[in-house]
Amino acid sequence: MTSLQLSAKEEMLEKFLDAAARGDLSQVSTVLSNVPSLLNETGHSGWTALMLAARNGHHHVAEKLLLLGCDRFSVNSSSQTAYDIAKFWGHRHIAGLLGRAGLPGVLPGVLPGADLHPHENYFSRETLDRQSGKRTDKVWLEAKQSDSETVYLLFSNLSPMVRTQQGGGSEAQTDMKLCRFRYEEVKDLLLKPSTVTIFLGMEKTKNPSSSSSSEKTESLSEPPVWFAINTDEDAAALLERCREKNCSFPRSPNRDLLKLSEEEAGVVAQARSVLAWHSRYSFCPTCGGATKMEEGGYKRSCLNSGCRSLQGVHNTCYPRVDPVVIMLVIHPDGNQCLLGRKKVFPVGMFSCLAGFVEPGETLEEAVRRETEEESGVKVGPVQYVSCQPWPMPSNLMVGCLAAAVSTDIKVDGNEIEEARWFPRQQLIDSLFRGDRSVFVVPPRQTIAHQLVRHWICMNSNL
Ligand SMILES: NC(=O)C1=CN([C@@H]2O[C@H](COP(=O)(O)OP(=O)(O)OC[C@H]3O[C@@H](n4cnc5c(N)ncnc54)[C@H](O)[C@@H]3O)[C@@H](O)[C@H]2O)C=CC1
Ligand SMILES: [Mg+2]
Ligand SMILES: [Mg+2]
Ligand SMILES: [Mg+2]
Ligand SMILES: [Zn+2]
Repeated sequence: MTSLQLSAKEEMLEKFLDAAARGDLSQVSTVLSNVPSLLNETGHSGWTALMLAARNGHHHVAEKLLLLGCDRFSVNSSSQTAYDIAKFWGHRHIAGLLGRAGLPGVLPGVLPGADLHPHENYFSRETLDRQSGKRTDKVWLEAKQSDSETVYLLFSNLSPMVRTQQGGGSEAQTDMKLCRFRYEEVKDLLLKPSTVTIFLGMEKTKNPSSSSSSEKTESLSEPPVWFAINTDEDAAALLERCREKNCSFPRSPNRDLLKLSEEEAGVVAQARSVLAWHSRYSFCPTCGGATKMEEGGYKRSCLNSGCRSLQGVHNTCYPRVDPVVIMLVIHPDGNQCLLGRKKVFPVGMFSCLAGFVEPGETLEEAVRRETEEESGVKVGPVQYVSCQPWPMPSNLMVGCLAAAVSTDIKVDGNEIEEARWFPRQQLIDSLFRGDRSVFVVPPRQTIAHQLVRHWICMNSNL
């Protein structure tokens, strides 16, 4: 290319970028139809046309550029995407456009997991109204157990019965749904002493009651309630009870339960943790005596009348939850974060560091201690982001951002085999562009993934 041709192209590029910055859609379209290669080019400022349209709030230009397949993930010299820029300058309609789960026929969304609400994590959706006040109402609970509208979920070895279906897309995508049973189909199981039955709650009403219905019909038309039962019956025989095909009890909860919808995952988080508690606490932790289940499955009481656990309130009688801190540690330069590898991780996977909170410790202290134990990096300020119930068996993952005050890495070599500082750009490539060449982050259903995504989407450089 001669210098004359080069400068002609440069001139064309600056004209194109200027049109995008001014919101001149017709000029943007004309230039691109003549020179399509300009679509993702950057000018003197290092900004693309999409970034300039995002900066100046030109929704129609951004939309056109996206329809033409422009790269929405490219970043300027401050590692900002067009999405970051739109968000910073308050152009929410453009940020929404760039964050959406994909325009027809265009790229996937910049924000995977857009089916989650902001700050909501997988396993955390409260699909049912827990109605905890009803747990002590034995008469009501018994009546609901035999109600024909009641929904039962069946668990074997703490795994729910599910139906799997191949999804429609070209890439075989598995769609997993909980199998739902009626009273008549499980009433023999309910009578067995080894069966554990938990009251989960009542379906939430979509339209709050219409004023015309009388009190009587309102109580008659109460939404269905749900129970979960865990049984030690033979799993193959249990599967035969189901009217549907392709049913199973998934073997690997860590992996398989992530295929449920957000709604069903929330119910499973509740059911599995409570059932797991019963399976581990069959005897009284205080005296070793036999216990009985009460309050719809939310309490176990010792049958030994002399037991100390019957005097006052004892946490051993109630389902346990173990808090775990999980942290994305940010480098003092603000542009890298610390991820580590456990030996058991699949090849190439790096994730946030995490650890159980110890007795007498604050969340902040647990973040500092676990980070230093596992990586040798010292942490200063800690900020809470969001949390996630993790029913394997009953953790509450408390997600935090943590500011590092040192940078040398020295892994413990026991729990963590490798830890590294990853630049923001590498995370963008891995998360949003599907680039698996350097490393992979855990799937979107994990809070580890959501913390990384949260940090990427923050305007850390503005
Ligand atoms: N949803 C997500 O994104 C993630 C979830 N997790 C979950 O968090 C849990 C804790 O993370 P780790 O790094 O393993 O913790 P960790 O760094 O504290 O080490 C685990 C070890 O701590 C000990 N420990 C102390 N208290 C314990 C308790 N209450 N229960 C069991 N073990 C206890 C055990 O020896 C265990 O092997 C994991 O087991 C995993 O299920 C971990 C990372 C990501
Ligand atoms: Mg750990
Ligand atoms: Mg640890
Ligand atoms: Mg620990
Ligand atoms: Zn006892």
